[in-house]
Amino acid sequence: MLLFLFMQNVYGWALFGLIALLVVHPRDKPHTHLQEALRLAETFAGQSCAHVEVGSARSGSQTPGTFLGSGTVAELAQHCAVAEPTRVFVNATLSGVQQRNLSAAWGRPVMDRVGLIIAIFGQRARTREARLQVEMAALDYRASRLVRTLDPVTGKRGGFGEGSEVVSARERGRSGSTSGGLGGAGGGGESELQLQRRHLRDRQKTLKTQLGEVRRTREVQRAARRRAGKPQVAVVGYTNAGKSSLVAALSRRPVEARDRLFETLDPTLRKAMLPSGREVILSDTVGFISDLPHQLVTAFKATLEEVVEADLLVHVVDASSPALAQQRATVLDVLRGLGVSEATLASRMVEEGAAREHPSEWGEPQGRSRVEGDQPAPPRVFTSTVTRAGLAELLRVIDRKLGVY
Ligand SMILES: Nc1nc2c(ncn2[C@@H]2O[C@H](COP(=O)(O)OP(=O)(O)OP(=O)(O)O)[C@@H](O)[C@H]2O)c(=O)[nH]1
Ligand SMILES: [Mg+2]
Repeated sequence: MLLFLFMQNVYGWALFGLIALLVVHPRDKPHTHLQEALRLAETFAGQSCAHVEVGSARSGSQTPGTFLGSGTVAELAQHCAVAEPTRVFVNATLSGVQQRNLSAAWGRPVMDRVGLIIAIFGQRARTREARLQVEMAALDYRASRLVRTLDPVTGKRGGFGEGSEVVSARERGRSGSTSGGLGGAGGGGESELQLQRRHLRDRQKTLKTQLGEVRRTREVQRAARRRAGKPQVAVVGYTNAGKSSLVAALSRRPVEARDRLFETLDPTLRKAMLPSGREVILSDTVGFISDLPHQLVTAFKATLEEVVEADLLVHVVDASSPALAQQRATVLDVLRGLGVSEATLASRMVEEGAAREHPSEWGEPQGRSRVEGDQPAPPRVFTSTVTRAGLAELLRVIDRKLGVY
């Protein structure tokens, strides 16, 4: 039996026709990952989602074509037939072929983790900059899996719909050699494919130009702020850690903060006054998440440059989160991936616990060992945006840090 437990809710929700997304969670991931998968799913679906935990994806039963073992795939097909979710979200990174095969087996679109995160970003994007960046990431994702499809029922060539737009490298090689390109034997689908690819490439090119302009504009604005002698402090952290709440509390101006993942996509700049009388620019920005799709990191270059170019980083950590250590390490890894040096992480960062009034849960510094050499760990301040505890101290620490270099 490869399928385990937790079919709770599935039938109940189905009765009311409320299931949008069934979450399939490989059991080898720690429990906190399941909670995060559910939050991602609910963020996307806008309602609570049923979930199923399945046998370890690393177990011997796993097959490369479907990611999950054949018994699990068959059982989930039965569950899908009863519960009728609109879509299935597999909390893992699937190859295009796996996504297509699972989608055919379950008779509905299948999303993987990367696809779901990009889709959530798509729902959230409001400004032109965010929309351009999300579209770029989505195109990148699609381009990597855009191929001829066969309708699983009729066997005819289908379109390029979600979760089914894939062909294996083997199929690609075969069709390439038999069709000999456009119009050759069996080449009709290939020419359609090539057309799709060209459309994608053209759109990517246009987007790249437009995003280049966005980046240049941001660069010019940053330079102007720098000339005005205003240090830039970037507030970074895991998604939903409390970044926007902190920026709002420090600047005493409202910033949209909600208990939702990826609420903020665009950098929001706010002024704050330090105890020394110096004014700083705080930038609130997109949150990070483990397995942050590289397509998003690349596409959000313009936005993330606000972080890389900042004079000081304030790392907001949700001190009440059970996954605190993993979230903290993820943020540091993403920052490293963006090109932030170890020296910067050690000397130009302040860690801030959005304490949710449970400061004791933060525990000992987790990241010290990851910092190379004898770099000191960043100063750490506990705050609460609810009681405003620690905010004055945080401003003092920022002041001190900015005065040091
Ligand atoms: N109790 C308490 N709740 C907080 C604190 N800081 C933030 N929150 C809550 O945490 C939730 C997320 O806050 P946000 O400020 O939107 O978090 P964020 O990091 O900007 O989230 P994204 O933009 O989605 O990445 C909200 O419901 C806040 O009210 C705090 O210090 N104490
Ligand atoms: Mg936010």
